[in-house]
Formats: sequence, C-alpha cells, structure tokens
Amino acid sequence: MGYYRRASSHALRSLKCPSLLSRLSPAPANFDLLHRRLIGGGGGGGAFSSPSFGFSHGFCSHSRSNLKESAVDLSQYPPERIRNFSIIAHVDHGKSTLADRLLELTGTIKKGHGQPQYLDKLQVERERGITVKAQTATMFYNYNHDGLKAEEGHETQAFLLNLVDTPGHVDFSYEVSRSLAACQGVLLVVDAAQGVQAQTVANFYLAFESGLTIIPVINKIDQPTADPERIKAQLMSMFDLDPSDALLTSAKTGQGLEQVLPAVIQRIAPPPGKSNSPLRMLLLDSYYDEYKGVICHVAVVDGTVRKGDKISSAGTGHSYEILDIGVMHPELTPTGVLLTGQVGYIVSGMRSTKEARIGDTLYHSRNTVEPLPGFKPAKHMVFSGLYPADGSDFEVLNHAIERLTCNDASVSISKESSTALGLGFRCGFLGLLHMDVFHQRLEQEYGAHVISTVPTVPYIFEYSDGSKLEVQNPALLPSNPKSRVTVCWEPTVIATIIIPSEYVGSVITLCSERRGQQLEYSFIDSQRVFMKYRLPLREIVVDFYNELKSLTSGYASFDYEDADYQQSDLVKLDILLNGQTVDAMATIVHTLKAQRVGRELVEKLKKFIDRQMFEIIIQAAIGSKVVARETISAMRKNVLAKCYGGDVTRKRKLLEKQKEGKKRMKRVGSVDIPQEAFHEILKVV
Ligand SMILES: Nc1nc2c(ncn2[C@@H]2O[C@H](COP(=O)(O)OP(=O)(O)OP(=O)(O)O)[C@@H](O)[C@H]2O)c(=O)[nH]1
Repeated sequence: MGYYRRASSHALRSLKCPSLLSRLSPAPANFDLLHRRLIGGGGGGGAFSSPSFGFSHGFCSHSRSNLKESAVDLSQYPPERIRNFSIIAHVDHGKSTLADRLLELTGTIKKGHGQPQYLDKLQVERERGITVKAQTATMFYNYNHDGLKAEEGHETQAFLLNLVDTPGHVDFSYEVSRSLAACQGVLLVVDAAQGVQAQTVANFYLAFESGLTIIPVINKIDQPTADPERIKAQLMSMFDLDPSDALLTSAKTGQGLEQVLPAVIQRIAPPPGKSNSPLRMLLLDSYYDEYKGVICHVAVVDGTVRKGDKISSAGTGHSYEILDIGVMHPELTPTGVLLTGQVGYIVSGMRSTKEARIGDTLYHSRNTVEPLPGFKPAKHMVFSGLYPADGSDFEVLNHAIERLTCNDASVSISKESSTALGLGFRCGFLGLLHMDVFHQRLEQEYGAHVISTVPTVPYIFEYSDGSKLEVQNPALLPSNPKSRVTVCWEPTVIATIIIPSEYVGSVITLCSERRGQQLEYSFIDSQRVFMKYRLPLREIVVDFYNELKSLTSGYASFDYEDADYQQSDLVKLDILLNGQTVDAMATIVHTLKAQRVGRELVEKLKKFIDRQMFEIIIQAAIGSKVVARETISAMRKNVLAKCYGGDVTRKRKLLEKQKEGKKRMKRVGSVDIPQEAFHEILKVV
C-alpha cells in the first residue's frame, strides 16, 4: 500500500499544474473532491443499498413498426427523473456487451435479438469487433427506492435513462469526450482479469475532469482468472476509488447486473438544466440519412423543443423548422417533443455537415441566448491524401466524403492535387486506426474506392526569414528544404504504457529506439508497471502499438495524448520511378532513419510493382542524393502463363480480372503502380 500512496502523491504533484499531462497521471489531485464525486456526486445517496428493482415493460414494448408519434410520453420525465450516463472503458473490457444487457433488462431490445453489441451498428464495427462511434439509447426503467418489486404492488417511479456506449480505442477518445458533454455520470468498466489499462486511465481522467460521477464496474467476473479484489486495490491506488463502491458484474452471464441501474439512479445527479429558461440544445452528433437528410443527435440543456418549432443555429446563423423529433429507443422513435435534460434526435432539413456543426447551440429563433461552451476542436494527428482509385470517380468520392463527414465530423478535409494521382483531398485524422476506418467506411457505405498517400504528422519548418510553415503534405515541401530552413519542429505525445513487470526491459529498449524520453515509472501493483514517455508522434503512428503488443505477448496497453512540438533533424525523402518523382509517396523522416526507411520503401515497392514491358528503376532520394535503389527487369506479366490448354472461359476470366486490376493502377510517367503499393508503403514510413 505504501507504494500505491507514493505513486498517488507523485501524481498529485503533476496534477497541480493543469496541463494536458495531468490527465494521464496515476491519481487525481484532489482526493477529497474526487471521493465526494465518486460516492455521491451530488446525485444523492452514497453507497447504494442493493434494492431489488422492479421494472415493467409498460413504456418499452414498442417495436419499430407499431410506433406512432408520441407513443412515448416524455412529459412524465422531469429532469429529476432523468439520468444521462456513459459507459467508458479500455478496449474490449465489455462496454458494448454491458450496454446490450442493460437494453435487454429494460426491455428496450428483446433478449437474444440476434445481434450482439446492438449499439455497434456500423459494418466496420461489426467486422472489427470495436466501437468507433458513440451511440445513444434511451431506456425506461421503473425503480423502487425501497428495493421492493413492482409486481408485489409497491409503488415505483419511472425513470428515463440515456445510455451512451463509447469507443475504447485511443483514436476515438474524441467521441468519448463529446459523449461526456451530455452526461452527468459514467460507468467506468474494468476487466476483472486485465485490470486497469491505459485507456482506463485516460477515460477516467476525461470523466473526472468533466466533473462527472464515476461508478466503477468490475466486469467479466465469470472468467477463471478474474481477481476482483486485485482490481479494487488498483482502482483505489490509481484513482482513489473506494473499493466498496465497485459493482461486480458479468455482462456475459448476467451476474450482478441488477445492481447497475439502481446505482445509476442513486449516485448520478439528474441533468441540471432549467425547464423555464429559453431553449438551448447542444448538437452532439449527426449523420446522413438518404430519406430524411441530416439527423442530429441533441441534448436539451434548457427549455423545451417541439415538432414544428423554428430553431436557429448559433454557429451558422441558419434557421430551420423541426420536421421530426424524438428519442433513440433504441431506433428513432418520434415523440413530438424533447424536454429539459432529455437526449434525442431532430430532423430539420439540414443538408450537409457544414450546417450540422458538432458542438453548436440550437435555440428558438424568437429568442437570443448565450451559446453553450461546445467542444474543443478535434486535434488531427495524421494527415493523408485521399484520391479516387479511378481518377474519373472524383465526384463520387467528393459526394461520399461529404456524406461521411456528416457522420464523422472529426476529419478535416481540403482539396489537393497530385501529379501521380490527380484530384483528391488532404484529410486530417485522429490516428491511423481512424484513417483506416474512414477508408473502410467510404468503400463499404458509399462505394467509393480510394487510394491513400503516405500518412504524415504535421511538421513545422521555420525559415531563415522567420516565417513558419506547417507541412501536412510532404510533397509541398521543396526537395532540399535545408537550404532555407533554420529549425524543424515535430509534434510529440505523452504516452502511457502499462505492462507486466517482466517486459520492462524490452519496452524501454523499444521506446528509446523510437526516440522516447521516460517521464515516469511506477508500480500499479506487485505485477504491473505504469510508464509515461514523451515520444515523437511520428514514431508511434505507424506500427508502434503492434510492436509493443508483440514484445509483451499482447499484455501491454497504450494510450497517448498530444503534447508540445520539439526541435528535430528532419529531411524530405522522395521516391522516384525511372527518374520521375512520385509526389504521393514523398515523406518526411528523421535524418538518422532516412537511409533505413528509403531502403525499406524501395524494397517494398519492388515487391508490389509488376514487371512491365521496360525496366523500372526505383530510387529513394534526399534532395539529389540517392539513398536506396532497386531495379525491376522488363517483362509483361502474363496472367495466362499457367493456363495450359484451351479453356477459353478461364482465360477470359483471368484477362477480365487483370483489366479490373488495371483500373486500380496509377500511372506515373509510363509506370503503372498498383493500389496495394500505396497501401504497403504506409506500413514502412
Ligand atoms: N467472459 C466474459 N466475456 C465478456 C464479458 N463481457 C464482454 N465479454 C466479451 O469481451 C469481448 C469484448 O466485448 P465488447 O462488449 O465488444 O467490448 P467493448 O469494451 O465494447 O470493446 P470496444 O468497443 O472495442 O472498446 C467480447 O468478446 C465479449 O463477448 C463478460 O462479462 N464475461
């Protein structure tokens, strides 16, 4: 215990300076304040008394088909009968499964509805088994304060609970912080065997700094390796969470789930808005629906809003009429009205993302109101060019991006062009997984085939005349910038790494190879170590996490947040095919790594570029100095080479396939580059 306390007091010091760093410190500064929030949070009641609760399905048995407007009567839910909470956790600790169980428990979805992780609605989420988009669901729940069952004839009170399931991966923590704006409390879910991991720490501080009530939930207690007592000790040592406040659950078997919603009602405060004040609505999220146009998710902070009302946007000044309004129960369920503290959706004829600004305040056009604080803008960590695989599909890609950014407003988009790839877009993403997911969604949801260029982080180059240039596209940097550049700056991150102690040596080696600087080292318990590093962002965007995982047999967890820029020795590395620069493959690297990266790039390209009718020379160069070179000898790839005999249909199929493949080729000078080559080099740089 002595050790835990030491770790905590260390954190206390770092938290006193309210820098970004503080979010990842192992324990909060003000234990008293935290403790009060954790046990009571202003929501009334400290430790809950395990009431058995009765819930009837009176409000919840609507299927989508038989819903009529106002089938759900929201007027019975004044703010004191509303709880807005979010489920936050490290990746795979069971948020979505727990959300499923709570939806079942309240009759919002049928048990065994046939699709696990109900709120993970996107194809990409189901395929990857991860949540990338926060989802809200409204549940109705009859609660008895005395712990007596409804069916025994005891009086119950109906509560409206808004649950937000959030992503766990670090790239999507922006979704988490936005979701928290609509909540007064969170369920902090921790795996009973894995314990506190890096995103547990990050998410805890997001909730703590937002002043939310935190209910710790130790999940997966059915696992043979579950050790809830050890996890309670970790929660105590790292976050000063009282062990007796922790709920023990298994979202898989249902064990302990009956305590969750009563704890939400008892410990989390109702939304604080004023019913009699003019309407102020926070725009939380939006997506595009082919039939209805833009659907906005909103939280009504003050006042009431009804179908037919005229509303205005504080951000754009545009006015709209509310055409449809309701709650997500869990599908869109019209209610005709949303009251103070309620979270729901509106349809108002907005047509694009430019109109639906996340974090905007919506209000009745007849009033003037003070806009709500909104959200911090998303910080883009990596930039990459997105181009149509077939140059003529630019308009298709343009349309797809326009629609998708409506659902994912955290991407920045501007038009650019490349000699190799034609017209396209420069996009800023929150991380590589985010970039990957964005591509996948463009293809799956909008049928747009894209080629992306080498991702880069935003560097700053300072010139001798004192001017500074932020470079999001290496191609725009002169090939020999050194002549005029006085200082180069690169972005850094503060990384949190949690690992079993036996892997400490290899992880320290990895971090020093990646130019990391250790900031903190402490023990979470006798088996696990918590480390903080300052690392150049560039060193972690590609493959750092995979390497960390493989070095630690999958036991490491990792999270980061952006920090300051640091001076660095950077060069631009060009790729040339038969002497011609491929602008889309240019990259900026640290001088010490330029040679290695150059060699790996040309080797990769050699593997992926097919032999053609002429010799192809692939070179990596810094300015005029070639640092690596490969040659592909001449010959046309004959796809029919293995087709002996005369099966014409098979030959035709192969030729068709080759033709299809050619569509996805990009021509630089006379050299055809397949799409995969662009994808593969992402893994090197
Ligand atoms: N044994 C056991 N497995 C569970 C439990 N809860 C969830 N799981 C499993 O853990 C895995 C991850 O669960 P999810 O609910 O997708 O986790 P998540 O936290 O939502 O994951 P992300 O959205 O990717 O962050 C799935 O295979 C679940 O079936 C539990 O209580 N016990």
